[in-house]
Amino acid sequence: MTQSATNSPAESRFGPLIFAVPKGRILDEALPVMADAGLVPESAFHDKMDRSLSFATEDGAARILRVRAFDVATFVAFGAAQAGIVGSDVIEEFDYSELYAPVDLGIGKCRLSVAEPQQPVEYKYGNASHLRVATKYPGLTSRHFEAQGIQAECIKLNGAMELAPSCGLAGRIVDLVSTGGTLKSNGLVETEVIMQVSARLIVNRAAWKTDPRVAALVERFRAGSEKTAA
Ligand SMILES: Nc1ncnc2c1ncn2[C@@H]1O[C@H](COP(=O)(O)OP(=O)(O)OP(=O)(O)O)[C@@H](O)[C@H]1O
Ligand SMILES: O=P(O)(O)OC[C@H]1O[C@H](OP(=O)(O)OP(=O)(O)O)[C@H](O)[C@@H]1O
Repeated sequence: MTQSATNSPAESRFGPLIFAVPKGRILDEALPVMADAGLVPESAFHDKMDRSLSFATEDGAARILRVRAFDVATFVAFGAAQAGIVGSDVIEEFDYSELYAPVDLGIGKCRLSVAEPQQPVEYKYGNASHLRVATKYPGLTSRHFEAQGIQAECIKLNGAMELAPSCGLAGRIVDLVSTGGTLKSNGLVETEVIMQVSARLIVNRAAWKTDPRVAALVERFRAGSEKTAA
């Protein structure tokens, strides 16, 4: 692995800057944005046979952690990483007070929506004021329905939510939608949009205040996103 030849004063004081990225679908879009901000992972990061989860950057100035999308927010909120990239869906689901999302990166665009079967199905549960909803986002889902005076019983799934209605697990789902192809292929229709989603740079609040490298990183990401938007 690449090692830093000399430590900067901030690195000696704080240790290496730790940046967390999701291993899933945002990653391909995130890598060029990170490169613009000076974060280029060492070549082992791209080696599918390599089972490491932590990688040096090419210049040795930072480490990049590759974790599950939801865990990026947790690592950063608890200060295990100073910064990272994650979808606004995940940020809103957790609502961690220690997490700031200062830059919208304009990637990973989709929406979080409610969907139900195209053909009405008879369910043995649920009525107008009590719904059962399958979702990876119980926090956002409960809050959404609560705002409408509806009590939603959330069944937490980690994927393949679209199967829930046809299997009788739940009458509706709350999931991410982009092209709408997955809903259509599974006989579902989108009925409400809860929020528009895009990936954000996130930083730990305390690290942003105390570690000058974090503020500098935010400025580099901000400059990159303004360049892309122009
Ligand atoms: N269809 C989509 N189009 C665009 N962006 C999406 C889409 N689906 C998900 N995303 C964004 O990508 C993020 C990660 O999505 P996904 O659930 O596929 O990740 P993952 O890293 O495979 O997660 P996990 O490992 O927890 O299953 C989401 O939080 C969302 O912000
Ligand atoms: O509207 P579409 O363009 O069809 O995209 C929507 C699908 O994308 C996401 O799943 P993903 O492919 O990331 O797989 P997952 O179920 O493992 O999260 C999401 O959970 C939907 O299933």
